[in-house]
Amino acid sequence: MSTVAAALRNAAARLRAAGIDDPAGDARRLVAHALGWPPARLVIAGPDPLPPEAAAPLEAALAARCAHRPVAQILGWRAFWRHAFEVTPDVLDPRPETEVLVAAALEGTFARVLDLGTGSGCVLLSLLAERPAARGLGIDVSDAALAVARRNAARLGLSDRATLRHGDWLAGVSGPFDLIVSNPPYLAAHELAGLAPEVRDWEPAIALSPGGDGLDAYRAIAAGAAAVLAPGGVLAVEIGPTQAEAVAALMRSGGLAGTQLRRDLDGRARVVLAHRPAPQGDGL
Ligand SMILES: C[S@@+](CC[C@H](N)C(=O)[O-])C[C@H]1O[C@@H](n2cnc3c(N)ncnc32)[C@H](O)[C@@H]1O
Repeated sequence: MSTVAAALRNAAARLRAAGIDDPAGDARRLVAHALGWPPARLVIAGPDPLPPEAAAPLEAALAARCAHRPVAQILGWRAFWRHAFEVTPDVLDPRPETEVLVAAALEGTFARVLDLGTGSGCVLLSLLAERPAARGLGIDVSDAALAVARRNAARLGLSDRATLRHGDWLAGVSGPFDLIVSNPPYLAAHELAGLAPEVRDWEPAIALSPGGDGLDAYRAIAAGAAAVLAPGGVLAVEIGPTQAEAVAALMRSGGLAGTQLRRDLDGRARVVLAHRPAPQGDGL
């Protein structure tokens, strides 16, 4: 009979042979998932026999991972900011870089927040959880993604403060909002071919790229943000590392001021912020 340690070794070997990037780490996560255990328990339980009821779920999980399905989709969830979010093939797997957007948004105060392209709802719901008096609207063009976001809102006890609605960026949205956040699709069309199979074959294409030069979502958002922001309200968007200048220029063209940049832990440009200027006084 196989032990837990042997199952881990075999799983890592299979994942390595399939060309998976972190075979040992993924083996730990998938064996723990099949057992319904926290990964830390695997170390102590190494010499124990693998419970027979874990064999079928482990085989299914390994087959999926060998086909490059992302670990979060196999587990069904991803840790982001302070919470676990349901992840399915209908939503972008929340990325650690996007926590820079959450941190930037939390630098200011807000009571009404709008999240454009909410996906799993990870950004909007993390912000609402941090600000118990705030209310939010999450927009997405994907009904399937909105269904996941609604389940995440319900599980986090945030359904009463989070409205999740189908829409195309700012079309039909009326403010005022103190804060707009967005992590829109931003890959240029030519970048898609170079993506890892985990992303290219398993994540929703509509979450990855708006086509063309990758800037179309920023064009739509920057052009309409000032009209739905309260005076002094902030727009904060996640960007690809080479897009800071172009996105800041779009924000200025849209009537926003004071563009600022935030970087991720690797030092790459990751978030651009700007605000709607307060109206000028009448000079009296
Ligand atoms: C990069 S994902 C971000 C998801 C989530 N906010 C996150 O950070 O993990 C972009 C999201 O924008 C949505 N989207 C794409 N085009 C859209 C549009 N025209 N209007 C609204 N949402 C759109 C996609 O469905 C996807 O959920």
